Amino acid sequence: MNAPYDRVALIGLGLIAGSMALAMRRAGMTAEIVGTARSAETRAAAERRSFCDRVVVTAAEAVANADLVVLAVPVGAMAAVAAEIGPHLMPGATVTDVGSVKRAVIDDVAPHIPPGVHFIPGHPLAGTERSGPDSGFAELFDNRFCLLIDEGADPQALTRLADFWKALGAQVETMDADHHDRVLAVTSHTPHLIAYTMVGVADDLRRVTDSEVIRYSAAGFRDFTRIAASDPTMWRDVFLNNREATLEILGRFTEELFALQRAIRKGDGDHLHAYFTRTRAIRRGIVEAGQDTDAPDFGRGGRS
Ligand SMILES: NC(=O)c1ccc[n+]([C@@H]2O[C@H](COP(=O)([O-])OP(=O)(O)OC[C@H]3O[C@@H](n4cnc5c(N)ncnc54)[C@H](O)[C@@H]3O)[C@@H](O)[C@H]2O)c1
Ligand SMILES: O=C(O)C(=O)C[C@]1(C(=O)O)C=C[C@@H](O)C=C1
Repeated sequence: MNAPYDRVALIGLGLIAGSMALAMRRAGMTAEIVGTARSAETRAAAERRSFCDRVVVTAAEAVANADLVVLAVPVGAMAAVAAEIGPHLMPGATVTDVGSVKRAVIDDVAPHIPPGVHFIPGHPLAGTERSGPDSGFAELFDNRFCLLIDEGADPQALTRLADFWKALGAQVETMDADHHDRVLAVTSHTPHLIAYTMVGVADDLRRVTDSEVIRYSAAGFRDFTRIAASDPTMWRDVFLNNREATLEILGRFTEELFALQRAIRKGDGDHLHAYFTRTRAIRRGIVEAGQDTDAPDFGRGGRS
């Protein structure tokens, strides 16, 4: 296939950047991939996996003559990276990012993007609890959404970036940054906080139950432990940068939790049954719409 870009600079060489490079290779893109990471250790690991054509020491060096620049660092590090690369960006280039929060990243990055360079923020809705250059894999984005922020975007640059993500396996949708942050607060950020909390509670109980919580953990709790193993820096930055939307959803969550707590205390089985029936319908709707590729037969007349 034709490479939509000639030189792609990856700033940060962790799970997402590594997976992007591997997916670019799988798609047969001929673009030169130049990568950089903050630590010598990460750069050495990326060299070992050889998913970049070149690994360089500074971000300024990496973006030279790149027509696509991908910021794949934690959300809290975006401002400093943007300030470093701003003066070195090629006119006509596109800068994008993969951060899990969008409004704060725009506020931090946009002031450093010179006129004549396109800035189109993005967010692939795909990941795992693992991080670092050894965790990437080419299939990560297959059939996953990649959300691009279209506020003020140049239509041609937007189409070009969308084509790039489609070649990596993703389904592309556009939306504005505030909407993105509200949706992700519900679907990703608050659920992560709940998982972190549940595992923290279990760890406290472990001292009382002599490790039985871990030993006899059932599937639901194991899923929580996977999520709660996610990178602490990444998730600290998510919550500090999507504060308002996350706090709003947490408020609603707490109200619902109190209502369920009351129903349990009062023995109100009708309330519990009606609630769980409603949530089961939501799950089935997701599966029937083909949006959970991990559960091929769930809800389609198979398990319930
Ligand atoms: N992990 C996920 O599930 C996931 C999914 C979608 C989007 N994201 C977003 O993608 C971005 C990267 O996440 P990841 O999972 O690839 O992380 P990662 O920890 O695997 O990789 C991050 C990279 O950034 C570098 N880095 C860290 N701090 C830095 C700093 N202060 N300055 C410069 N470089 C720094 C690290 O060396 C590493 O190379 C984050 O913004 C995250 O919110 C993550
Ligand atoms: O599967 C996981 O490990 C994830 O949590 C991935 C996940 C998500 O919440 O879905 C996490 C953060 C991202 O910004 C995008 C994807």
